[in-house]
Amino acid sequence: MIEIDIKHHIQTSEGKSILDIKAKIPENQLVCISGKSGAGKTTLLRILAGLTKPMFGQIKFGDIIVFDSTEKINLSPQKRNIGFMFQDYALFPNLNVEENIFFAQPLNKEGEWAGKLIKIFDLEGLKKQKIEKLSGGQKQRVALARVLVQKAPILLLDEPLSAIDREMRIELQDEIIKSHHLLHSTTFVVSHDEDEINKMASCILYIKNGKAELVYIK
Ligand SMILES: Nc1ncnc2c1ncn2[C@@H]1O[C@H](COP(=O)(O)OP(=O)(O)OP(=O)(O)O)[C@@H](O)[C@H]1O
Repeated sequence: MIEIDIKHHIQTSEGKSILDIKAKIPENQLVCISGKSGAGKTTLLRILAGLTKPMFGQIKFGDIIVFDSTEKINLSPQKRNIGFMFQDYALFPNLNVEENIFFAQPLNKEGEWAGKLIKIFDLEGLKKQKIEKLSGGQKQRVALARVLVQKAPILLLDEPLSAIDREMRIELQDEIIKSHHLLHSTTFVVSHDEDEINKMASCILYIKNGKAELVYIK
């Protein structure tokens, strides 16, 4: 179970506002986070990742308290056992595609899963290419492969397919669903695409006026 109970100030187009999120999400869900632009979707993912510190509250991943404002607990992203992908991708510009993906692979693991992801994401012909020479969609595919290779129990994906063309997007939606089931992860995906949400989500976390509502759809 992931338990979120936080409050955080955000600056919206209408002025200052409070993100007041309470949600209990059972394990192995594929949660799509939905809400209009500026609602706080990315902010919530960054809070879960440990990249943004909320003003108050508590977050638990299973039995582990990753954030507690009263107890002054705030685990670093590295200690949260998560995989995340934000819209800046944070790829290593000096490494090539293959090195970026292999670098993220847990130590002592065979390269099989990484090799499989390189195939699935149609990156074989680009393996030796430097990141700076890739298109936006290619970078996004590398970033997504690099998250999945980590086999983390919690995945945080901020619009992971937004730069990818429709045909490949549909294929990669299937791949996200497959690896979600294979890895038994709890996966959070921010998406604006209603078809994508309906296809992928087992539940939807709607963010509206600073509050969250969890709706199960499967
Ligand atoms: N570092 C920050 N400090 C203060 N306010 C911020 C910060 N980052 C974003 N905000 C504000 O918080 C609000 C929520 O932003 P956020 O990026 O989480 O929205 P979003 O739902 O992901 O939007 P979009 O769908 O457009 O990506 C916005 O009004 C934004 O201006």
